[in-house]
Amino acid sequence: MLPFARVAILGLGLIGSSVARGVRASMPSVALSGYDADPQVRETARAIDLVDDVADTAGAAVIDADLVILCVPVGAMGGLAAEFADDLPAEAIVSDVGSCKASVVEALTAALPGATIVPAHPVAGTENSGPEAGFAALFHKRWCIVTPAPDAPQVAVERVSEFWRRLGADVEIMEPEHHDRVLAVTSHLPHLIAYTIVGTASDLEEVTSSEVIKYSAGGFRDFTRIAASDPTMWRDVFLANKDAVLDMLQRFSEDLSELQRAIRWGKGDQLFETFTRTRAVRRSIIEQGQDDARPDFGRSDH
Ligand SMILES: NC(=O)C1=CN([C@@H]2O[C@H](COP(=O)(O)OP(=O)(O)OC[C@H]3O[C@@H](n4cnc5c(N)ncnc54)[C@H](O)[C@@H]3O)[C@@H](O)[C@H]2O)C=CC1
Ligand SMILES: O=C(O)C(=O)Cc1ccc(O)cc1
Repeated sequence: MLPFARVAILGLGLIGSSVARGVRASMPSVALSGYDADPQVRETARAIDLVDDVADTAGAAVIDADLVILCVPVGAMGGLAAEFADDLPAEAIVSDVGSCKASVVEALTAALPGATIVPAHPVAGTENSGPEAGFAALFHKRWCIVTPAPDAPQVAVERVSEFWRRLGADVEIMEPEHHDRVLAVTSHLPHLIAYTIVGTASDLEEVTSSEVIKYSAGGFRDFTRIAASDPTMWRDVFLANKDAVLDMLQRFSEDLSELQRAIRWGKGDQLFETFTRTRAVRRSIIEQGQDDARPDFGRSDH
């Protein structure tokens, strides 16, 4: 049996539109409604027939949904929830896809007292944004971390988990705070580093920007892809996951200083040892089949 019959997607960008396409592909009998604050996004969603009904308000989109998924920047979650609170059916489950969880659980719980809230984070995405950037296979073989509020009924957690499994994801349950520490080091800090290094390279006065583009080797190119990610989304992630990010950044700075000293004092063995250890991390990611670079990664119906 399908976990839900009527799904409302609020925020029709990369992730919202990927969820919509995934539902159409794997659960075609589900009725889909959608809403986005941006009228142009709503217009595009209608033009490409993304969902069955694009509503002009959040309340109208959720009015008869049994699952409501918020797919907006994490800083916008609480305000959006307050917009539709009066129209939310009593039996509906509310979820989201935000990249950090503790602040989102708090914001949704405050805006929707008494509602069943089961937040989730599909650990899958790209540097692109908007309703035309999404694709159904985005979540295939990727993790989706479900972080239920302490009082969420087990049956609701299981229905949300089954929804993500049907979109192709592998589901893991985690405490929101633990999620935020793990993702601070595996996702948030890497984005901060990418934003920094691309900024540093483009500010160098003795290197012209055309040289940076012309001679960018693979490593720098990978950073520019990540540094092209949506500024609103990432501003919100860093503000919302401040404590965990600052803690990981502190550890990173210490480790970077150690490498800096090793270079200064010609400690080749130390550099070699560190690089050997990190190479092993890459190999175990590939062995676990979690590598974006595998040939079929999400492009089949892009
Ligand atoms: N981009 C990525 O790779 C991933 C993003 N996420 C999370 O998914 C969420 C959405 O991100 P994307 O889809 O990438 O962003 P996006 O920028 O492609 O789409 C966000 C959409 O939300 C709309 N929006 C913003 N504020 C709103 C509001 N108050 N009410 C209604 N609509 C509103 C925007 O108009 C936009 O169309 C974020 O919380 C992000 O942290 C999770 C996994 C991966
Ligand atoms: O494009 C990339 O490399 C990503 O890392 C995508 C991504 C961005 C944010 C998330 O919360 C999860 C995945």
